[in-house]
Order: sequence, then C-alpha cells, then structure tokens
Amino acid sequence: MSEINQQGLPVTIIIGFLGSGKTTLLNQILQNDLDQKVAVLVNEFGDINIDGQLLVSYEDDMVELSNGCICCTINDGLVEAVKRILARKEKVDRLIIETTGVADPLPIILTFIGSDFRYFTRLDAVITLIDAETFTPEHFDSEVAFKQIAYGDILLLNKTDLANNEQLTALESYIASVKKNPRIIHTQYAQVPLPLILDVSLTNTDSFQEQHHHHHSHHLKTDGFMSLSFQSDKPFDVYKFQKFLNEGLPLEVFRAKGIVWFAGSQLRHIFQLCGQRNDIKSEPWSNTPVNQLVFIGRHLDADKLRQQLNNCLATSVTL
Ligand SMILES: Nc1nc2c(ncn2[C@@H]2O[C@H](COP(=O)(O)OP(=O)(O)OP(=O)(O)O)[C@@H](O)[C@H]2O)c(=O)[nH]1
Repeated sequence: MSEINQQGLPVTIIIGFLGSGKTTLLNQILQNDLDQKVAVLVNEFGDINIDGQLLVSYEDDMVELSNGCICCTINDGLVEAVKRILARKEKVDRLIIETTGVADPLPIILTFIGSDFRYFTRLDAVITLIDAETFTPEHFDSEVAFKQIAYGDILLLNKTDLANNEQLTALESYIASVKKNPRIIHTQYAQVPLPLILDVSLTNTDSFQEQHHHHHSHHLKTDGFMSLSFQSDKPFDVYKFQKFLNEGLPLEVFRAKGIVWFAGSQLRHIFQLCGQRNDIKSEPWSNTPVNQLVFIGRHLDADKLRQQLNNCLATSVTL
C-alpha cells in the first residue's frame, strides 16, 4: 500500500438534493485543486451518465461512474469502485464522491466507517448542497432531503443569487431545527475557498459506529422518485422542444438534464432544469451528435413522457 493509504486516503462525500449544485461544486474542486491527483466517483440515478459528461476532465484525474443509487441498490458497486481506486499504483491524493440527488447519505458514510475501508481511508467531511431558491421541507416532502441536512458536516447554502433574505433566514432557521450548531456557508455556483471544505477532518466517525451495517434504506420507495432516460440519434426540432418545456412538461418532473441536439444547429446544448427553472448552454461537439436526457421526479408516466419526447424529434420536413 502506498504512503497515502497508510495515512488514510481522504474522502469527501458530496450530497444534496436534485439540482442543488453538486456537480458544480465538483467542477470547482477539480478546476482549483490542480496540484493533486483526485479520484472522483460519480453516481447517477438515471441510466445515462450525464454528470460524467459535464465534469471538467483532467487527464490526471480518475473518474469512476456508476448508475442507480449507491446508497441502496448498488452498494457493492461503490465498494468495488473504491477498491479499484485504492489498488491503483499511482499516488492518489483524495477521493471525492458525488452521490445522486436522492441518495440517503448514511449507507454511504457507513461504507467507509463500518468496513475495512476505515484502515485505508479517512472520511474527511460530508458536504451538503442546498438549493436556497427551491428548498422547502414541505415542497420536497422527502425523508432524504431531511437526512442530507442532518448528516452534512458542512452545509453549502447554494444559489443565494436566486433567493431573497427572508428565504435565506427561513431556511437557516429550518436547518437549525434539524441540526445543532450547523456549519453553513452561503455560496453562488458553489464557489467556496477549498481550505474551508477539504482536509477539515469534520466527520465524527464515533457517532456512526453504533449504526453500523444493518441500516437499510427504503427511501426510494418512501419518496417515490423515479427516473426516465431518453436517447436518440435524431435531433430535436427546437420549437417543438421549447413548446414541450413550456406546455407539456409534467409538474412531477423535479429535475432534468442532458445533452441536446437541435436540427440545424452545429452546437452541443447542455440542458438543465431544476424545478420551474431551465437553461440551455451551448458549446462545440467533441463527439458524434446525439440526444441524451434524464428526467427525475415522482410518479412519472414514463410512456407518456417518452412519447412527448419522441414527438419533439425533427421530422424529415423540419430537418
Ligand atoms: N443561478 C444559479 N444556478 C446555479 C448555482 N449553482 C448551480 N447552478 C445551476 O443549477 C443547475 C444544477 O446544478 P448541478 O451542479 O448540476 O446540480 P446537481 O446537484 O449536481 O444536480 P443532480 O446531480 O441532478 O442532483 C445547473 O444549471 C447549474 O449551473 C447558483 O449558485 N446559482
């Protein structure tokens, strides 16, 4: 084992509800932490890895991807991925895990504390992202959203540009009712000085020892989240897609993201939707154009949504 493994590879877990800014934070870290070799583990709820494609990639960094929800269905996948990272010959300075927006943090934390990983890794901190504009406990009505606050060692109250002072104050009081002495940092686009969140040794591992391995999460069933992935090698008609967003998108969709290809456009469009807000950024394609979208929400009518998306595809007339 390398020197770093004997000391314990520092692990940072990034959690937070759908669309709160986890990938944005990960990109901030990858862009700024240039002297270090960072292993990144991204777990997505949908079948297509969108986040992996949106990460700034550095040749030196290692990105492992997995689908499903690490906290319940593929914990073995998480264990295997961590083992692969620990077994690598090259020096790794830290491991950062980005979980899905619907992940229960506890099983992930226990994976590091309650297994042999505790001899080779050191859980440094659990960072929770909170969307200051849309987060209300009632709105999400989600056990997971509550746990994400409760288990966060550092809470980044993100998107403060979209929230007013009353919202921020109300949110802080709610957080204080869930968690004693919370460590809250206000952020925009998850910009935070890295010394405030990395190598901070904030996770109190002793407090988790009793909960050990027998914890089993039913959160997906409880919370009723589901995802729908859509992929097509035909482009969308931009007007049809816009109409779908304005008039056809079911309210049950909380979050959508993806790579979008519009007929007549030479650009790759990055589509992001959080609650009622959506935006599309454009950049050149680096691979063959394709449409890849993931929709996450509650009680979605998958067949209907898929049909709506198929209806947005450009026909030979509009191509
Ligand atoms: N206005 C505003 N937008 C933000 C901020 N932080 C992130 N965003 C945007 O919010 C959207 C979602 O951000 P992500 O970082 O992808 O969120 P996430 O938590 O990784 O999302 P999931 O993995 O789907 O749960 C993107 O369009 C971001 O650009 C912020 O502080 N202000």
